[in-house]
Amino acid sequence: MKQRNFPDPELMPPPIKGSDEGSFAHSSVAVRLGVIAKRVIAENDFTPEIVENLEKLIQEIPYGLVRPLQDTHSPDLAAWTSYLEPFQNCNWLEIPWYFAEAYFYRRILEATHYFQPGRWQAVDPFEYQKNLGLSTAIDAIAALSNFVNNAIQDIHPNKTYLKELIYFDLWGNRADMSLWPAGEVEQNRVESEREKSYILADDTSKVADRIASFSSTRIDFIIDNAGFELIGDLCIADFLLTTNAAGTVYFHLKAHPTFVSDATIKDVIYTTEFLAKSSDRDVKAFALRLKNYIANNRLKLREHLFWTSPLPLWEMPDTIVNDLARSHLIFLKGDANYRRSMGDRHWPFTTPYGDIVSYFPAPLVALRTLKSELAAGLQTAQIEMLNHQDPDWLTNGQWGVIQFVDRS
Ligand SMILES: O=P(O)(O)OC[C@H]1O[C@](O)(CO)[C@@H](O)[C@@H]1O
Repeated sequence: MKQRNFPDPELMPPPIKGSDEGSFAHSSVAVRLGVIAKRVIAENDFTPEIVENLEKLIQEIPYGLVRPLQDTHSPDLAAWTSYLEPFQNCNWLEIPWYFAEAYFYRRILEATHYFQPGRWQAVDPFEYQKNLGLSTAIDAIAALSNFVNNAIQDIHPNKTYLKELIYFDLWGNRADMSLWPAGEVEQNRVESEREKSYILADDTSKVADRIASFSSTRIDFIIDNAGFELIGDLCIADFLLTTNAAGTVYFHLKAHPTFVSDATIKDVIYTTEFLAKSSDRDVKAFALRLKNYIANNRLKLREHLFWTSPLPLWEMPDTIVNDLARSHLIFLKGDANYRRSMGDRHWPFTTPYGDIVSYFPAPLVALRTLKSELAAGLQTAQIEMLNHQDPDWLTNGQWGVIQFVDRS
């Protein structure tokens, strides 16, 4: 088993909480969760009983006390009882912010009977948003498919193509339906040159150099959103598998719906079916390769309840650590995964990211657009410039990082 390298609790800053005065976390818990729950009511045809459950949940936030889950058929009931143990008598603002969000999405599933045998079992309350996210991105998907179809003509992993695919994938993370509902904002842009000035830490060349040395390796993705972002992940996976830089690619997916747009195995399958039905030749060809890779087990879809738990990533169970230790490179996708990788704590923004995530058992590249008041690996002058130039830089999703943490 790999030696675990946990962050030193003595040096650990406090967790971000909704009770942090004037913070994004505060408005996120106090306002945004209720808005999301109302949208779930509006976008589904639930029974009056389920609507009432959701309305009660809305009223509870933020000053009601958090309580144990009550859906007895769920596979994670006991785990959540123990996660909640330290927070008895706490309201939604008093518990750590990431915990509050993960708990909220899990409470949505309790309210909608997601785990209960019957009509609503396994019905994704965010399906409408997810489908809209995909169908409104169709032009951008066609452009990306065309790009990847050209890229794979190069037998050897061509660094220029690969770097572009990594940039596309980063910007795909701007598409986040928990913040900006599908169809309301144009997020599916396929452009990269002008956007590079918005990347605050860019290790893309190092990542491309590393991948160029690979032959039939294993590469992993800790996946974030379905929709356009997932297309970007699939493009990289396709490129790596088709050029044989990777023998296998693993996608680590959520075991149930959460954070509105987070991807499950079902979403990946739905996405490949959706692409396969396209009348666009490029999209179709891309889809057929993906379907083949899934069918012949070169693109492996995995789920684990840890990914929907409220725990920091350094508490990954041994089974996941030992599995990821076999990887040659892990892509860590999105803002929420990035927050978890740092325990969603108040680290000074200049802390080297690699110092925090040294517990990862394999080399890691984080692709994240900034949607929360947390950062690492930045320069002091850069932070001052950003505060001056764009006061909302931490949360408006316009800025990104591509940070490579090597272990060799
Ligand atoms: O899909 P992503 O990139 O993980 O973003 C989700 C994140 O954005 C937010 O919606 C806003 O901070 C958080 O809830 C979460 O961290």
